[in-house]
Amino acid sequence: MFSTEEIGIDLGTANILIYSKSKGIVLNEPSVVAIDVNTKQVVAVGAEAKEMVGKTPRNIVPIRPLKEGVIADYDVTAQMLKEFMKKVSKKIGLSMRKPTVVVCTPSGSTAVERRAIHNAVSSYGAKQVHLIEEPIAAAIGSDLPVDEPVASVVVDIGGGTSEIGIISFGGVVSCKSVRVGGDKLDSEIIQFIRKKYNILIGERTAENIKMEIGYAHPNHQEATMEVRGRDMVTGLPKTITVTSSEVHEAFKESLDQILEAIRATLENCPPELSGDIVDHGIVITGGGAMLNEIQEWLSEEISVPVHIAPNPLESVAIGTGRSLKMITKLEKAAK
Ligand SMILES: Nc1ncnc2c1ncn2[C@@H]1O[C@H](COP(=O)(O)OP(=O)(O)OP(=O)(O)O)[C@@H](O)[C@H]1O
Repeated sequence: MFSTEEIGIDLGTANILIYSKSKGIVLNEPSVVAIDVNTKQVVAVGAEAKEMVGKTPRNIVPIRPLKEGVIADYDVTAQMLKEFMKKVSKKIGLSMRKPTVVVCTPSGSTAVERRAIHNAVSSYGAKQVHLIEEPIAAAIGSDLPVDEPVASVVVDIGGGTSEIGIISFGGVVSCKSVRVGGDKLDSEIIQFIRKKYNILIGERTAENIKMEIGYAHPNHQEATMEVRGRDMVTGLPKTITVTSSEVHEAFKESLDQILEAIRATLENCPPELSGDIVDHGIVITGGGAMLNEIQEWLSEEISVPVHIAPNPLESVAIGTGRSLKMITKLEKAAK
């Protein structure tokens, strides 16, 4: 039933992953495109384009066409998808013309945004395009029993959005999407360092700081990191030492927003399903699940067991690909 021309796409704000059931993950690249503004030509996509962020001549502009989990620039997204499909087509050695594609969309996306995603994928020449909600894809990819009458709770903390979904019997019982994710944490770090030290740092530096000394738990073992940026007074490069408590202070409010969304979703859970949540807990996935001590912090805050998905960065793509065999049932449940 499943041919290799059926693929799943996790069209993420930070990363795009393409999954084929027979080959697994066949593409995993940052959602970045470098465009020559004079010729409007795509110069590079993915990892190559990300390398260019903050370092290119003025006519080459790196663009992230997806912001906060939705398509901000339709044309560039379509071009980026075409380039990635071309890469995949070469890599897995078969024609990707007319594939059946399942794309996952954030649960908070509007009908217009969904249509834009649908059109961008169709414009490549897909035979059929199905859209599936991100919490369901994340739950399938995290090995949760989505089509059983048991509540599964999945929290997907991505680059642009965090999605919390309670899933039972193949459908979303309750969900919430907040436009706060890893990117917001990065920008909070940039702002904090600019305010406190008068130093300007770039997005990639902020992301490295978050990964290395960003802790979700306020009471963690203190760590420090040397950070280089530009002194806003002298205009010269400068090195400072940043502590993990400072980083926590910088993004604490954003983490609290994610926590509030989780609490609100759990409060909306039908009472019959609450027992399942107490027994099985919740699963966190998405890149944000890899933030230091997020498991410890969340389990203390919500008093239910918290588990990290086996492959947080890949679970949505894997779930999207695996959903192909149950797509009709899922689409019925979504109606
Ligand atoms: N070790 C880590 N610690 C903290 N954050 C991390 C780590 N690794 C990746 N991230 C963050 O995870 C985010 C990307 O996650 P992911 O690939 O799941 O997002 P996405 O699916 O592209 O976004 P969205 O779901 O919003 O469309 C980035 O903000 C990245 O900085």
